[in-house]
Amino acid sequence: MPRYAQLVMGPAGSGKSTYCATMIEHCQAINRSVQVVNLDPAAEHFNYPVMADIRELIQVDDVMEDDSLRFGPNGGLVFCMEYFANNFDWLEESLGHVEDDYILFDCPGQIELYTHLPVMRQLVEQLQQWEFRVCGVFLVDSQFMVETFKFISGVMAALSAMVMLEIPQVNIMTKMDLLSPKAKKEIEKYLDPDMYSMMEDNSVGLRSKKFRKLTKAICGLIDDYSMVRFMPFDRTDEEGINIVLQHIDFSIQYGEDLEFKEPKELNEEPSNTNFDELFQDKADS
Ligand SMILES: Nc1nc2c(ncn2[C@@H]2O[C@H](COP(=O)(O)OP(=O)(O)OP(=O)(O)O)[C@@H](O)[C@H]2O)c(=O)[nH]1
Ligand SMILES: [Mg+2]
Repeated sequence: MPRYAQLVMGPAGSGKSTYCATMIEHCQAINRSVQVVNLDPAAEHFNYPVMADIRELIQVDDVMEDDSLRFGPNGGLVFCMEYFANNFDWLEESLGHVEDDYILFDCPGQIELYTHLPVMRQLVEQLQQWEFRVCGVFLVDSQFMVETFKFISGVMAALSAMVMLEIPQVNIMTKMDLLSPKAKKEIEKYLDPDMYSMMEDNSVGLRSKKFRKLTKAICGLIDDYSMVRFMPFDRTDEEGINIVLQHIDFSIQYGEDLEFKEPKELNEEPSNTNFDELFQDKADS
C-alpha cells in the first residue's frame, strides 16, 4: 500500500503552519485521516496536533547555545536540518506505519533549504524509499504578488524547489482573504499568467536594454517549464480548500488504491426522530 505525503514549503511567514492547521481542520470535517509532522526546529507554537516534532530530536536554541558550535539562527537551522538528515531513523520510528498514511510535513521557511542545500532532496528520497508518494506544496504570500517583479521572484523560488526536488509540485498563493476586492481582481492575472505579455506591460519601467533582455530570458525560462500556475488559498473558503486538496491528491494519485469502506452503522436511533410530532408542533405554533 503506498503512503502519501505533502511537503509544505515556502519562504518565511508564507503561511505554511497555518496551511497545515487549516488542512487538518478541513480533513477532520470531511472525515479524512491526515497527520502533521513539524519539521521546523525553530517553531515556537503551532495550532495543530502533531504526530511527530523535530524538536524532540534537535532544537535551534540548543545549537545556538552550544559553545563549541556558536551558530546564529540561520546557521543553527541549517545545522539542525543536516543533523536531521543524518538521523532519519528518528523519523521512521516516529511515523510508524499505518495503512493509507497521509502526512503533511510542515517545513522551515529558510529559502536556501529549497534552492541549494541537499537536505530536502535527501528527505524526499528517504520518504520514497518508505513507499511515500510525495507532493511538494509551495506557498507564496499573495501580498507580495501584486507586482510583476515580485511575482517573478516568487515564481523563481518555486521553480528552484521544483527543479531541485523532482516531485510533483502544486504552487499556492496564500492569504487571499487579506486582499481587497481590487487587489483580488488584480491578482487573477497572476494565477495563470502569460509571462511575455506580463513583461511587455512593465517594460516601460525597465531601466536598460540589458535588463530587459535578462527579464525576457527569465520569463522564457519560466514559460518553458510551464509551472507558473498558482492556486488561490483562502483559509475561510471551504470549497476553495477542497479544490486545492483534490489537485494535490490527483498529483499523487491518492484514492486510487483505497478500499471501499462501509459507512458505520448507527446503533441507536437519534432521540428526536419523531418527525410527525416535530412537524405537528411547528404547524401548531
Ligand atoms: N489572514 C490570514 N493570515 C494568515 C494566513 N496564513 C497565515 N497567516 C498569518 O501569517 C503569519 C505567518 O503564518 P505562519 O503560518 O506561521 O507562516 P509560516 O510559513 O509557517 O512561517 P515560518 O514557519 O516562520 O516560516 C501568522 O500571523 C498567520 O496568522 C491566511 O491565509 N490568512
Ligand atoms: Mg511555520
